[in-house]
Parts: sequence; C-alpha cells; structure tokens
Amino acid sequence: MWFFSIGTDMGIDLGTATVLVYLKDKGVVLKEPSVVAVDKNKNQVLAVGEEARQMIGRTPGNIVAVRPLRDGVISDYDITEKMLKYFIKKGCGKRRISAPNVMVCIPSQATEVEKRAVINATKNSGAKNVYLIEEPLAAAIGAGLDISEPNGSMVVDIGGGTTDVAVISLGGVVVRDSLKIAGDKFDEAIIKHIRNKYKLMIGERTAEDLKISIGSAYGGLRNYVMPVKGRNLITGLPDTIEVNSEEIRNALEEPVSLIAETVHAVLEKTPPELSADIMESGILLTGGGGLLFGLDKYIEKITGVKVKVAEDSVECVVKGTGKSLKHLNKIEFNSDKEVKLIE
Ligand SMILES: Nc1ncnc2c1ncn2[C@@H]1O[C@H](COP(=O)(O)OP(=O)(O)OP(=O)(O)O)[C@@H](O)[C@H]1O
Repeated sequence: MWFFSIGTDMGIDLGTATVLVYLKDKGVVLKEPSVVAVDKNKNQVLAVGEEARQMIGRTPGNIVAVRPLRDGVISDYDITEKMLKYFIKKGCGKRRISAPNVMVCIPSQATEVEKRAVINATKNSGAKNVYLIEEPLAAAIGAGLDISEPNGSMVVDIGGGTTDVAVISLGGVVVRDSLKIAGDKFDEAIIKHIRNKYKLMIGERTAEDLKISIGSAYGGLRNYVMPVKGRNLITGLPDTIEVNSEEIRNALEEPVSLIAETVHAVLEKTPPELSADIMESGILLTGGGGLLFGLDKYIEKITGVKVKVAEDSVECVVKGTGKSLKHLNKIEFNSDKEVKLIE
C-alpha cells in the first residue's frame, strides 16, 4: 500500500455556533458545533464539536464546555487553535493532505487584531497560506449570486454571534454594517423571559430548542405550546412549565427589531441605482439565525423589500468561502476587492 500527499484548497466557516469545512472537489465535509470540553485540572482537551456540545451544562466541576468564539470573533485563542487543528484533520479524513491553502470567513467589521488572531490560529493549525473573506460576500457567492455583475445585491447573514448586512456590486461590498445581535441573543432573550415571568432557570440548549420549535419573529404564524424543564428559582427544585409561541415571539421582539432596523439603515445608505436593483431582486437571508420562523416576513414589513431565505442557509458562507479560493489569482491582482490576500 502507498500513500501520496496532495495540496488542496479548504474553506472554513469559523462560526460562533458552528464550524463548517469545505474541501475543493468534495463540498462540505464537516459541520459541528464550535464547542470544546476541557479538563481544567489537567489543562487537557477531552472532546471537540458535537461530543463536547452534549456536555454543555452537564459537566462536573473540573470539566468545562467552552465556546471559544464570541460575537463572531476569537475570545479564547488557545482553545480555538486546538479546535481548528482537530476540525482541519477531521475534515481531511483519510485523504493525505499536505498543508492546505485555507480561506476563512470573518465578520464584516472585524478589527485588525481579530483578523490577525484568525490568521495565526489557522496557520498554527497546519495551513500553508491563509486568506480572509467577509462573511456576507462569502454568503453571496455560496448562494450562487453573480457578484461580479454591476448589479446591487443585498445579503443579510445572521449567525450565532453576529448579523452582517451588506450591499454587494462588482465583486465588492459597497455598504455594510455588522451588529453583535444574532441567534445567541435570541436564546438569551428567551432565557430572560422565562426567568422573569416563571422564575424558572433554563439552559442555553433549552432556549435554542424553544426558539427553533415554537419561536417566530412575526405574529400569527405559529401557535404552539411546549413544556419546558428547568430549575425553579424560588424552591431551588426541578420544575416544568408550559410556554406558547406568542410569548416567545414577544420575547424575541427586541433583538429581531434591532436587526430589521439595521437592514433599514443600510438600505438608506445605499446609492440609488443599487437600491433600485435591490427593490427588484430582493434581500437574501443566510445563516442559521436567518431561519428563525417569520424573520423574512418581519424584515419585509419593516423595509418594504421582498426577502428570500437562501437554500442551504447554514452552508452558504462556507460554500462561498471555499469557492472563492478558485479566484485567488484574480483576487491577488485586485487589491481593491473585499477578498484580500493576507499572507
Ligand atoms: N431553524 C432555526 N430557527 C432558528 N434559529 C436557528 C435555526 N437553525 C439554526 N438556528 C440558529 O442559528 C445560529 C447559528 O447559525 P450559524 O451556524 O450560521 O452561525 P455561526 O456561523 O456559527 O455564527 P457567526 O457567523 O455569528 O459566527 C444559532 O443561534 C442557532 O440556534
């Protein structure tokens, strides 16, 4: 038996909630939660991804389940590096791949320090060259929009930590805004509502379940009731209550309206020619947070522009990240484009 080693291109969506890996010629090969379980006493990683997620809120004192990214950027550098190393290796599977060229996506308004942290962590995880791309641009490419045309397209990418809003034309971002309100803030709003109204403490996973199963952004679309288990803050004992769709919608009203207002503000700053294009083509919603039931309708109501949720919403960014590596030569020579050759 013999092996050979091949260089390849890899796209990574290093998300607050999920990490996805895309391999040229293979497509999306990995999709796992960005969670790492660490033994604090031994400073040792015990599990990464789905296995570690199962441990959230259920670990003994010496084991912590850490989410090393917050608000779309690295908050725990060492753990991010270990997680990336694991995912890059797992994503390559049995293929013997020598140091790959890796494109990683970043939120639109990441600082230079935050970008440098992503580059260093990816390099130290085995990458040969590291390139960065803004999330909404990657989302647009992944959703199959022809971004090289002189037509305006608007993409709203709602992840776990950040919402990125961008108007794209001629391969670049013309107007952008980014806010640290997305899926995680929806969960927090649900936790707060249940704590205040029922004096019941619930965990992040329960809140996320409620959001996905019965939550919505727009009134009258869903009418469900769901039992919820947690810890009663008065008795200190386990307790179960019933929650309905309407109260979850009310709890989500604030973060949802802040996102819609940002989309509105970006439209107001958009040059008129591009606005006219967007009026015609509509707004594209991507990312897991964009799947919140009725969010498309809500944004439509606030902006007056039709909104479409992308197919494979969660995979758009990583697909675009991976596919953009094909255009590296062009990108290198077009320094004014948003995709920049960093190293
Ligand atoms: N069907 C659904 N309805 C509502 N929310 C959903 C649904 N599916 C996934 N989500 C939410 O999507 C979010 C994760 O989205 P995604 O994987 O795109 O984020 P990310 O890329 O990790 O985050 P970021 O881009 O902010 O770093 C989570 O908050 C998750 O709860």
